[in-house]
Amino acid sequence: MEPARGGTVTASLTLPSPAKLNLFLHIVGRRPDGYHELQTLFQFLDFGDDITFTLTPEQPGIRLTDSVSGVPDDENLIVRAAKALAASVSGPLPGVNIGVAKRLPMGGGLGGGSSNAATTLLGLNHLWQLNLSIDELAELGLALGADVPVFVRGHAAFGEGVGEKLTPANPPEDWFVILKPACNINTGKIFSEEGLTRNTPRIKIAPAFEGDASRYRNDCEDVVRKLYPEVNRSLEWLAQFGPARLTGTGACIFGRFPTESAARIIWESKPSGVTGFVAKGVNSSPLHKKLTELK
Ligand SMILES: C[C@](O)(CO)[C@H](O)COP(=O)(O)OP(=O)(O)OC[C@H]1O[C@@H](n2ccc(N)nc2=O)[C@H](O)[C@@H]1O
Ligand SMILES: Nc1ncnc2c1ncn2[C@@H]1O[C@H](COP(=O)(O)OP(=O)(O)OP(=O)(O)O)[C@@H](O)[C@H]1O
Repeated sequence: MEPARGGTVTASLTLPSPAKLNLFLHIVGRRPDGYHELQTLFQFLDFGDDITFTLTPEQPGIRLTDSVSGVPDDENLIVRAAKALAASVSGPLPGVNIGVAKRLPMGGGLGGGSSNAATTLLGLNHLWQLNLSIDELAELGLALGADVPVFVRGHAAFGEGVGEKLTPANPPEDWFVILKPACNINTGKIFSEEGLTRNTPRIKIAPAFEGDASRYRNDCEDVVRKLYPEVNRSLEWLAQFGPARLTGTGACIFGRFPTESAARIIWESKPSGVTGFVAKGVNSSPLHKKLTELK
């Protein structure tokens, strides 16, 4: 039997699992399998969950030490990503305990579950010393969710297809106020709404779109505003201070500010009952920064 891998790297590792924003989200068509074709601009936030991986060479298997409320462990994207990675290689692997400090709201349009999957793929590729390429990890990730590849690749990007065809982009790294209205939105429900705009003309992806916030639009916004008055109210409130948009299919919304202090002034005055946070938009993922420091 081959010796188990993973003997020579640090046995415990905590890695960031950042949020993403869809700075714009256009729905340009529908594939024969019913999935919607998008054009979107992804940027990361310097804010998210933390995931800790601890190798347990004496105890094989993949164990989640912090369950995520409402998500059975077997369905958790962290566990699914770890299993998919293990299944893609041959030979025995050391066991691993995985803990998650969850800060990102679920079903918020911030891609928390997809980001957790990507952090797990990259984190265990490192700890298990598998040396899979980023392309291989992105392909494994796509089978887990359309938003996983951008988190695996780690650079802000224009996304096409269902979000997996990525062209690196460099939108301005501004500050954002993110508000989470008090409702949860199911992505599948929004994509199945009859009134959803599905025929936005394709734009030619070009750097001119990166910084031009006046062109940013989210095609899910009208439907979500109608179905969720909480989102409508929060968008109206935030729009008083500048352009405010939905990310993904919601429920989170964001407003862009040039400085942290400008964002914090608005954050301090937010209506009661609305949660959220202030964060900086970043074009390099905090996950990749941390992994580079380890090399
Ligand atoms: C809205 C975005 O966050 C934009 O970045 C993503 O496209 C969401 O992608 P995702 O997390 O992979 O979406 P899921 O939660 O797996 O999708 C749930 C359901 O939404 C529908 N869906 C999702 C993505 C897409 N491009 N077209 C769709 O029609 C499908 O019916 C799918 O079964
Ligand atoms: N580790 C995880 N963290 C969060 N959600 C998870 C996780 N694993 C599975 N899920 C499931 O995935 C669903 C979507 O979670 P996620 O946080 O990615 O939503 P989202 O922010 O709306 O993402 P998107 O922008 O991709 O639509 C959750 O409602 C939950 O049922």
